[in-house]
Amino acid sequence: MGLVDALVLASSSVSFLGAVAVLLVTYIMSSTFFSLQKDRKEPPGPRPLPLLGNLPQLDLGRMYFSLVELSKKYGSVFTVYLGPKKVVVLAGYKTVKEAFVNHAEEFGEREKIRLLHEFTEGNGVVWANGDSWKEMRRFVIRSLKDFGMGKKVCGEKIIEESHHLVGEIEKFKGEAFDTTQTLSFAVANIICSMVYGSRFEYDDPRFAPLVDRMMIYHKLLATPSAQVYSLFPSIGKWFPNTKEFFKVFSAIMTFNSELFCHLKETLNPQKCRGFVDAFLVQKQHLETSSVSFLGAVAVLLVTYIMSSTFFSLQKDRKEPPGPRPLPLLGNLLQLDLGRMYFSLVELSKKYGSVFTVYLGPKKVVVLAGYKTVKEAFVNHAEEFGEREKIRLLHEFTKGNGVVWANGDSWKETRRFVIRNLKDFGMGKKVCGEKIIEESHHLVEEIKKFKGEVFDTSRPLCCAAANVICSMVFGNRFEYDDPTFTSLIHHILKAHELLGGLSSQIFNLFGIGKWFPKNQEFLRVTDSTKEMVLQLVTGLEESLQPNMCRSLVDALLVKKQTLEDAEISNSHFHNENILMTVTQLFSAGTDTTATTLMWGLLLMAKYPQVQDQVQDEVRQVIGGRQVQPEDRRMMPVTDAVIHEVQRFANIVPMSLPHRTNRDVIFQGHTISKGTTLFPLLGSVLYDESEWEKPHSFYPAHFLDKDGKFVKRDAFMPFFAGQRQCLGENLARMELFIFFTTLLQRFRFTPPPGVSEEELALTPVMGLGFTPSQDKLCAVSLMSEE
Ligand code: HEM
Repeated sequence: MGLVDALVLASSSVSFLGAVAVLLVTYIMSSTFFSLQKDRKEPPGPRPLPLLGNLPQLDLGRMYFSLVELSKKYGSVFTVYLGPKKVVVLAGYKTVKEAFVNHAEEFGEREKIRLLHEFTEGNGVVWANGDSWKEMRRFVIRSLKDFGMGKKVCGEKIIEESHHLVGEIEKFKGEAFDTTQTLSFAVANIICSMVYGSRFEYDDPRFAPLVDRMMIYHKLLATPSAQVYSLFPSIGKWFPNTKEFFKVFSAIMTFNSELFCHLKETLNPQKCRGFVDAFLVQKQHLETSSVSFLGAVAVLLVTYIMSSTFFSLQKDRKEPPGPRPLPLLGNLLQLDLGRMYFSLVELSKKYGSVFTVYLGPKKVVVLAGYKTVKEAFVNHAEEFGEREKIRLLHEFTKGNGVVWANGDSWKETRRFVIRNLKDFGMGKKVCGEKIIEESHHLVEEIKKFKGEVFDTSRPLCCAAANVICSMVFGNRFEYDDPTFTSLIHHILKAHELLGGLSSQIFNLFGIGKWFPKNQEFLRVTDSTKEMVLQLVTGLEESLQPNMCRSLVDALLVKKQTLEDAEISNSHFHNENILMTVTQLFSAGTDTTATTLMWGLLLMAKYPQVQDQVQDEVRQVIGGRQVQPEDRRMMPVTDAVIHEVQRFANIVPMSLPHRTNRDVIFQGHTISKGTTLFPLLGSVLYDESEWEKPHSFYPAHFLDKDGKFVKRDAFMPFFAGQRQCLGENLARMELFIFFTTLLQRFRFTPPPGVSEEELALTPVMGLGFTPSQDKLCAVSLMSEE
């Protein structure tokens, strides 16, 4: 039995209460509890027990009635202690009016309910305070009025809904029926018409679960579990009701965010359909005026940097050369933050392959070109192998997982993931079978477009994500599964926000965590983690330690084994497992899908190369299923895939590293803790390594006899101790997906666009994605 199960079972037992009592003693000893006698003038109330306050005198499940009883004895203003929490209760018309009307200001703040705060983080109206609450409340009231609240148009909506309600009740033909659900449908629909601008049919498959969840949510919030969580979150979080609450709340949020996204995509600022539209328009309006806000930020930066470590920059005379930094902003004015990679490539032409730049107060050593990058990250793997801490990401990862972790936790988790992904088939036949199965779904999905123009990114992301899901969770998802699409949407959004200006300001200067985009990043990553938690919890419930279905099972069994052996300080705790799984999903989806997007785009752009691949596919494979081992007989296809990866250069700056000690490198001193940017793109485009670095030239990987040749400077998966751990999986995916797609379809530009007009300019975010993501796929197979 797991620790979680044990805790849940014990929650009703005497021994558990004993344990709680001990915990309470410790907690309360250090809490403000003993100050309770300090204020002699506080309202009267029952005498609290030294440990539990008045909890034993109250019936948590019938709190209202317990308090009414107490008010009979202690009057209309009295004090009770819920454990260590002091609460003043106000009863009766006169008292309630005097307090909340006459003292509106002092009594008007909202109490923070911990369980809810985990989700709301002070946003919204009901649980917010301060300026945020004030502005939102004012805006909501005004907008709802604009959409008819209290007016004729609103009355019309209610009348319309009353007809639907009558129709619904008539269906029961006088038989017994659940009044709560039917009435809730009608009431919820009024809110939906005001908020979203449309109502739902009562049998809409999205609507009934939403209304049900809202009811469950309110019910759960009133349970003793929720109250225990507010008082003692580390105990309360294990209760089934609390877990259910988290599940229900995040399902409601997911539903809302999907609807929100849809409304955002179809927004017409001139014609607001409901409150959400009005909100989006207001948000857009505020964002456009953010330029002046950035001006204010610049002033703040100046103040900050004046007092920062910046002036130590001339200390080390032997540090790598670089452009002279300005006293306040470092080299920021010489760099184009939106095109950082290209700015740094330009600087490397002047300052060589190892140089220093200052991003505001942050010193960064840039490493460029194949020889330098290899020497640093392969020959000095240990000293250059640590991962740089990115402030915004750290808020989310807290050093857990693989990608952004360091030290023993990273080492053990990375080793475990690699070994187990191999056990579950990474780079082997069984993995090939999973990818082949997924390639069939991908083909079916693309066939649906019947040769018309389509956005390549969606189906490719789904296919790549599903391969990771089969390895990590042990199952794939349908491409229209709401959890799956929402997970992918969240990952892509998080990557987009992380590459943005707000994130860079926070990462470099440590200010602006509250910028709307950074807050959005934290919300998106939190709900991603919540979705992954639900998937992991599902697997934990059906876990059979002798029959591991996936990497998650293996991680859970490992955690259990270490717990059973009472090994403390294990790195295999819940947070680390969640983060590892989330990162594998995130690192494996976008990268593979983006590479395939580039592959298809390049085929449409260079039809003669597509001809060569398709000739080879016909000769070697014909109409049968593509197999991983076909690659050996297909040098042209192999060379084309390699050249796609080189030319596409999807992670041009790899991920940032930092030195873990002082290093003398190529005659320069690089001190411990210095941030390192490996310019991976400058390796893939190194003019001394490639014959035609700036062209798409598959012959880079073919010898004069047309055989495939490996090239040293081909390192899109990086090198050294941080080399991509999904490389084998990704390489197999790229081969099977790419070859299958070219066997089944001819890829062409959208109608009206010529091959020459197909743009190869990348969109720059965290990596390079094609700006042209619309293509046509014309089926080649006769039966289609
Ligand atoms: C075409 C596909 C892919 C490309 C081009 C790619 C590229 C990279 C690169 C450049 C790095 C950074 C190395 C560094 O500077 O530290 C990396 C790290 C990583 N990749 Fe991939 N990757 C791909 C697919 C995948 C897949 C499918 C997975 C999942 C199984 C994955 C998981 C990871 C992880 C966990 C790391 C962090 C390793 C560490 O810090 O120890 N990648 N990848």
